[in-house]
Amino acid sequence: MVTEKPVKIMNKNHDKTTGLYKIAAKILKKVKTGSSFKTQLYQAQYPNKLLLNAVLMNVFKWENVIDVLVEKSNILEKENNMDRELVYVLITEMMWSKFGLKGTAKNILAVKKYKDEFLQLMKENDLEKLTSSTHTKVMKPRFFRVNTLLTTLEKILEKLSELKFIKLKTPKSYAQFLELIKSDKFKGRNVFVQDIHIKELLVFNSKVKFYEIEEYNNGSLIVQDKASCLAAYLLNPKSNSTVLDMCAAPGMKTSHLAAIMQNTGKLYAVDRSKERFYILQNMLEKYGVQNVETFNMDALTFPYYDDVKYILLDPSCSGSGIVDRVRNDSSGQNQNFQTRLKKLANVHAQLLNHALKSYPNLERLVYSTCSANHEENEAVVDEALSINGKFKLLDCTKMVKGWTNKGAPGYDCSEMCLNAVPSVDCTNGFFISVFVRRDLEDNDIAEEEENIEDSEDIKEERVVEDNEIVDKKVKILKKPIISNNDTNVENKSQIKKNKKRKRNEVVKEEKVFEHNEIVDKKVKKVKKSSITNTNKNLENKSQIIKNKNIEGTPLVKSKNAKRRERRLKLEKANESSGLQTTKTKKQKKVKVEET
Ligand SMILES: C[S@@+](CC[C@H](N)C(=O)[O-])C[C@H]1O[C@@H](n2cnc3c(N)ncnc32)[C@H](O)[C@@H]1O
Repeated sequence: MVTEKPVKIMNKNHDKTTGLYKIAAKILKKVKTGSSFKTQLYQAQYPNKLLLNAVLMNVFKWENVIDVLVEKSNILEKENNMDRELVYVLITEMMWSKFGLKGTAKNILAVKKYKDEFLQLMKENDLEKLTSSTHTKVMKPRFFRVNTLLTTLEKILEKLSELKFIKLKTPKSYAQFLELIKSDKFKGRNVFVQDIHIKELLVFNSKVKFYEIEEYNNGSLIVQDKASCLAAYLLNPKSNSTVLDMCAAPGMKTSHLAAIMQNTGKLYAVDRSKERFYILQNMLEKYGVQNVETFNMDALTFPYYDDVKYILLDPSCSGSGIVDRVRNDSSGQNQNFQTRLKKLANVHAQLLNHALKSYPNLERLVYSTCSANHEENEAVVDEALSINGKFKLLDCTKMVKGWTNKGAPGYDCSEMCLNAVPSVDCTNGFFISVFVRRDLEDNDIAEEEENIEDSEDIKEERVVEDNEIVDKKVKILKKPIISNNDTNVENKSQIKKNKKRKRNEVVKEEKVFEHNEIVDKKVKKVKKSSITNTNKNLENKSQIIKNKNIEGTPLVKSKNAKRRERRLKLEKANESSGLQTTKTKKQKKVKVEET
């Protein structure tokens, strides 16, 4: 009895470990043939995603070295054509993992025989220099967002002080801020600084982890890269508004939006992936999001249009901006990657055009990706602008004071977009553009831009005064960003709003009536069928929308001249087709008004 027990445990562990290696190898194979790493990781039938991620990251790091080891040792042929990807995982674990290569399976024992030979080859050929250094060179701190739906910044600051963390002064300018987080001062594990742009974001050394503290485990502190936070920050929805997050899972930005809206208004969170949708639901519950309705469906078929004022579009992308993801296939040389990039860009264009065309009351949209590829970013934005004349871009970098990295040159939108560059901004690579409706009175938009900028000025003052005054200042900061409480601004825009409201009152009442009658029925159906989408009416409607969009979403070629030529053509085409559609809509509105 006594001797049987450990054997059982060993077998269990052994199965678990080889399972991990096999699954990692499977993912590796799929990624090599063009699949998205993130999707594969989420979908993998392995519960410990962190461990799986760590194993794979290590393989990516050492891949170039393993190429040489495999070739020179001829291990694949010698070991009866063992699976290449599995060998890569096993070699990585044996040579460079903290825990070593575990297990007694045949494949594992076979690889273990080569350890000395590999060490020798490494030494003789100085192979270490071949390791993928992209992510090791980039200094990326760890950002924790204070989840203001569950706690307050003050409480977290208190907790950090109890834990003996030292809060450094937030410098006055972004350049100085970057200098600080790249400096030796920031290497200590017990220091942190409040972000210069997003007040509820705290910046720590990359080694800081809060796995044991309650605030991390109960969702009060969320690990979220600054670049990712900038998307919701720039969308900046007002309290009590209606917001649609078209590609919401796992819900990082949705929960940030809810926090900005202080759980007021309505937040629609849509995601078409079943697996990620469950994660989204759990996450939003954990993070205390209460103003959300979630929909497991394709955003192109989402049926509620009338009240949506803000849209966040953060679609699945190549992920080439993510610092820890070092893939050769994202270097742009790989044929599969190029094909995938084209497909992704097409889908992005389709979603973006759908959003800009289909929501009659849409005022502001943020389009973001964690990609560093222009095809998925600037090209998509240029194209969308050229065929959606009602919208223009806001200058993102103006709203994030001191930010220098704009869109890649050579595109019409370049100057207005924001790029986060890992080596400069100490974040993941990220792209953001902000669309606003042209027919919103210009002053309204300027006021909104000012609001974000104003908050920076206040923040600078606060920084000078430092810690004790943080509480008061934080409240002052919160107001203009979230609820436009500055009375002058409010009075001005209130007058405009009232005027506008009067103009629209009749239309809106009718619309609401129509909405209640028709949409309420839809609500039930969508809820029932949110996973399977069986409602035929909805399907037909969305199919029509889809078809419309597929037709209307060509992709941009990089040459400006070609783009302009095409845009002219499109404008002409729109004059005869697109404009008619708008007119029809306007005519419809007039009719409603008349009745
Ligand atoms: C980059 S992730 C979104 C990350 C999310 N915004 C966050 O901050 O946590 C992209 C998501 O878009 C979803 N997606 C892609 N195409 C979609 C579509 N047509 N409709 C709805 N969701 C879609 C994917 O399932 C994936 O979960």
